[in-house]
Amino acid sequence: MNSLELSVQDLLVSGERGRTLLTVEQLVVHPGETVGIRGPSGAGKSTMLYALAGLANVAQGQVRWGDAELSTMGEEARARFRRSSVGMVFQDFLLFEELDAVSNAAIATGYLHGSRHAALLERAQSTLQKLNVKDLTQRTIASFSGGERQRVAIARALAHDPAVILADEPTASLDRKVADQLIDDLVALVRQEKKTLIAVSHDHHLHERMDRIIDIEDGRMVGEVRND
Ligand SMILES: Nc1ncnc2c1ncn2[C@@H]1O[C@H](COP(=O)(O)OP(=O)(O)OP(=O)(O)O)[C@@H](O)[C@H]1O
Repeated sequence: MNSLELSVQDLLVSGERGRTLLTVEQLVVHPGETVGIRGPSGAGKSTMLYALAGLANVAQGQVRWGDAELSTMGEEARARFRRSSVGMVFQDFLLFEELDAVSNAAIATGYLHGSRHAALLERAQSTLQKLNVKDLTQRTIASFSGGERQRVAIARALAHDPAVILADEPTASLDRKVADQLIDDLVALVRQEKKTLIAVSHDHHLHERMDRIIDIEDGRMVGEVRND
């Protein structure tokens, strides 16, 4: 599935006790675009990713992916949408130390329908290979480096062939060389597979490689720039 346009309109995300965490007047992201999100710490960048994933409390406005209007869908429908269309790469990886790379990347076999298991396993393996992860099954990821773990986390996000990848600080805590290689590989992979990538980051090397960069400040999307 590769054709989900994102349309956000008059969005207001609120947190506990009704505090406004984020407002976005309007944002359209075309299928296959790569978008960086930047801004100071605490500005609302992760909140934006959660809202796009249907994981935030949308108090007002719309978040629409193709025909799926997340703000009017119930929790179960949003979870189904994520399972079919969204791959998430979180800041702290959320991998299982005691499992090997393939088992981590194919972890969705634990909750997806059995008819999807073979394809998922195959994609998990081939994506790990494309991302140059060695030792797919020979050892648990407990002994993997930060860069290798992030690659496994990316392969996991891609394993169910989602149209959209949402990544939170994918290069955080990696040294420059490893981070640059990861950016190259991630961008090559999403472009090759025509996925939409939306990545929160403080890393200007990452932003330089995106089609567009969105600026969030003080709980508000304040503008965007396009890379040529
Ligand atoms: N559910 C919530 N209820 C109340 N406040 C929240 C909630 N979730 C996040 N916040 C607050 O909203 C603000 C924005 O948080 P967010 O994690 O989106 O920032 P960020 O821009 O991603 O920051 P960083 O770059 O430091 O990760 C922070 O002040 C955070 O403490």
